[in-house]
Amino acid sequence: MEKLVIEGGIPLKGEVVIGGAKNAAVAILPAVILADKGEFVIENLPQIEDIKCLEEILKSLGANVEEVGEGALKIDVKGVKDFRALSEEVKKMRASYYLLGSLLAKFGRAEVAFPGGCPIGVRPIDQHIKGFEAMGAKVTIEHGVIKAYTESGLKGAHIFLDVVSVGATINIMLAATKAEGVTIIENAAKEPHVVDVANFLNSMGAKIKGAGTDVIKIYGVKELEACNYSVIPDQIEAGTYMVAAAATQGDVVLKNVIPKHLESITAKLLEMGVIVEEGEDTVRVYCKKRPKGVNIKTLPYPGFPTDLQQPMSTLCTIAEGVSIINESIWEGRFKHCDELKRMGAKIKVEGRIAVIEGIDKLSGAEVAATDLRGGAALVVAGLVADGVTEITNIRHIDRGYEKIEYKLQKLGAKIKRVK
Ligand SMILES: CC(=O)N[C@H]1[C@@H](OP(=O)(O)OP(=O)(O)OC[C@H]2O[C@@H](n3ccc(=O)[nH]c3=O)[C@H](O)[C@@H]2O)O[C@H](CO)[C@@H](O)[C@@H]1O
Ligand SMILES: C=C(OP(=O)(O)O)C(=O)O
Repeated sequence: MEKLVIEGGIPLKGEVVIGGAKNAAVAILPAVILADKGEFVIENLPQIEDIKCLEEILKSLGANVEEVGEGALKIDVKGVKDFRALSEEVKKMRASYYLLGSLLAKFGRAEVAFPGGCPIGVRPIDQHIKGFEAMGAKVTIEHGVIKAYTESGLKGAHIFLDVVSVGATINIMLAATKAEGVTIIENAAKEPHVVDVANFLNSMGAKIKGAGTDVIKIYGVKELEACNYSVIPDQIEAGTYMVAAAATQGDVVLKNVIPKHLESITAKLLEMGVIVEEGEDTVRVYCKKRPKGVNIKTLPYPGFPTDLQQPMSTLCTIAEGVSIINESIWEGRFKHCDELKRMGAKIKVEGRIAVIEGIDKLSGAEVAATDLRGGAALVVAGLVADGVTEITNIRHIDRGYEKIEYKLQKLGAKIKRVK
């Protein structure tokens, strides 16, 4: 089993290039199945385990997938004949649920094993199912497999989501691209990755309007074709490096970012006394003194993203004063706090609230990543702690951060991966 070993206490300095957005890419790869002709070239894919998993899944369904450069894939889906995705890879990741929308739209039926993903709370898919059913599909769950079936094809429908769900919004969008008539999603998620997936589908010939607002209209089309596309930069990877720069009182320039997508993070860091300078596609973060504690409530976009709550909580552990974090999306997203406490952090968690009393210094310890962003929170903790931190269970981190140790080494950190 691999682990990350970090000698802390070094301010991060230099430039880091941010990769493609995990949560856009993991929807775009299942979406390729929808193409009726042509060959895709998709660039700026993050080099992470979730993408490797999806490559394997696409191949097992019959697609031809070829690496054509760093983070670039050429994909031909004319060999995809199977509507069943039941492999182990499907169960390893969350976003495999997007195969439901794609396969259902393509074949009128889909059988997909229950997805995995981060253990951050109950992760229902009732809103996805509600959407498919409204479009005329019959959905059952049997022996850990979600089965969706339609006899006479999907029909456009008016769907009001009960909760703002990224997954349900994208999955319904995928299913609706080729449905007969118009589908309207109300109370849709507005995250940058939702917009990116809509842009990708439109590049294939879909007619999707309103992505980025809370009403999305999808006008069904008969045919879709492959396209060339470049995935947007990862808002959450960028936010993690911003937090790491602030925590280590460093000076880091992030390249290949969309500053607009980072606004809620930038605002919180500014509130803490960190300096953030936006360029056109860069952000510089530096900090010369101890940041101040803040209150954070996670919310759907454009609110503060839940996926950055955990790295941000590490910054709060060493900030001046008390911080209160309200995690409104996932009820189980404070598991990493027990690990931070092993490093001396003063955190009290009650339900969805964490009260963090800032201390001068964390101290290095042996800790285990509980989930993807919880793992990133521990990496940030290791970078600032006194002494050595060893992080195990790093498969979680590898699901969503590309070359994390190389990127941090380039910024001056003493971090290595050991067996
Ligand atoms: C692969 C991917 O993109 N993962 C992201 C996606 O997860 P995911 O798509 O699973 O998250 P959702 O946006 O669907 O979930 C948001 C909230 O809605 C609830 N809910 C969701 C679906 C449903 O059918 N019923 C229901 O009640 C969930 O319990 C949660 O409280 O968005 C989350 C919220 O930004 C992020 O933390 C994840 O990183
Ligand atoms: C929770 C996350 O991922 P997933 O939904 O893929 O588990 C995340 O990216 O923070």
